[in-house]
This record gives sequence, C-alpha cells and structure tokens, in this order.
Amino acid sequence: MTWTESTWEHITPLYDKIIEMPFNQELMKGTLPKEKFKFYMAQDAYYLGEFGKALSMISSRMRSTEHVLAFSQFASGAIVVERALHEGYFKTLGLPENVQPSPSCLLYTNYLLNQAAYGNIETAVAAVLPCFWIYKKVGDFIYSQQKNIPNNPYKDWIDTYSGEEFAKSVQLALEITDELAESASRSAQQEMLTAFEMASKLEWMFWDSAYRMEKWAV
Ligand SMILES: Cc1ncc(CO)c(N)n1
Repeated sequence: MTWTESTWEHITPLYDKIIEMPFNQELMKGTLPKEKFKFYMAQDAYYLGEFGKALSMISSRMRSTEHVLAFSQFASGAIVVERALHEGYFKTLGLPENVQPSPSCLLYTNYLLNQAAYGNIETAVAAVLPCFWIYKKVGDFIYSQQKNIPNNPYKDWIDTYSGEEFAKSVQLALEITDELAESASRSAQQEMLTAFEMASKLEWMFWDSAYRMEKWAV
C-alpha cells in the first residue's frame, strides 16, 4: 500500500465528517446563505495568497528540478484561482479588498507557512496535501449530487474543484508525496501522517469557522 492510500484510510472518518458539515451540505443544495459564502470567499482569498507563498517556499526547498517546477506551478495555480474567484464572486458579492483573517484562517495559513519554512521537506509536502486532495474529494462528491439542483449559485466553485485542471494538480501532488514517502524513514513517514492529519483538521475548522462567520473574541 502506498503512503497516500494508507493515509486516506486513516482520515476517512474525518473526511466523512467534512462531507456532513452544514457548510458543504448547504453549498451542495445551493441553500447556503449568501453572507456565509461571502465570508468564506473573503477568508479563502486570504488563504489562497498565503497557500501560494507556502507552495513557493516548498518549491525552493525541493531537490529535484521536476519537483521545483511542479510546486512553482501549484503556487501560480493558487494565485490564478484566487484571481478568477476575485473577478467572479468578488464582484457579484461585493467583497472587500483587504481581508482581516479570522482566527481559524490565520491558524491554518500560519501552520502551512511554518511547515513550509521549518518542517522536513516531506512533512511540509504532506501538510499541504489536504488542500489539494480533500478539496478534490469534496468537489467531486458535491458535483456528483448536482443532478436535481438546477442553477446552483455555487456552480463556479463546484466546477473549479471537480474540474480537470485541478484534478491534474492533485494527481501530481499525490505522486510527488508518495515518491518522497518511499525514500523516507518510518518515523519520517509517521511525521508526514501527523502533518496531513493536522492540516485535514484545519480544513474542517476552516469550513466550520466560515459557517459560524467566526470573529475575534477581542
Ligand atoms: C481552505 C482551503 N483549502 C483548500 C483549498 C483548495 O486549494 C481552498 N481553496 N481553500
């Protein structure tokens, strides 16, 4: 079994919880209140900018030039998606130019930046993998449930994450992670799993915080 296969088995209960979250269930049905999606979008714009920086940093730390190239393309991809969403949803929803990150958003982006800067390289790669893989799984699942939901206002979001272009990036990220895991020690593989699990929990927290429109307590 590859590292990614055994890791997915490990986090399946958490993935099931993510699918059941009200944010994702209501986005799927098109009933998610606009202001919650708007909050999510603004936080996600901040997230994607920081995620792009983390991917760039990982790119610069890679040993093989193939991996340098892949991660710099992932970094550009994150910024391009941010721009595309900016053009679309930002205009229609009237989102602000400068976003103050929520506590959960800041926790998640800083976790990724910290791993990218100071973690072992294979651990840093495992930490960013849920951003690809969980979104792909959630995007595909929601897309598969769209038959009886015409004119879902969240169609562009669903199309982005269930689409072919994103699928290619996810596939490549999975292959690179398995390649790094293969030459890693047992304890390094365990550290990768811990980072993957942590980032997956932070994905859950990001959706939860968006649904609650999380504020700073002070
Ligand atoms: C919080 C979050 N995680 C992952 C993605 C997809 O890269 C996204 N847009 N937002």
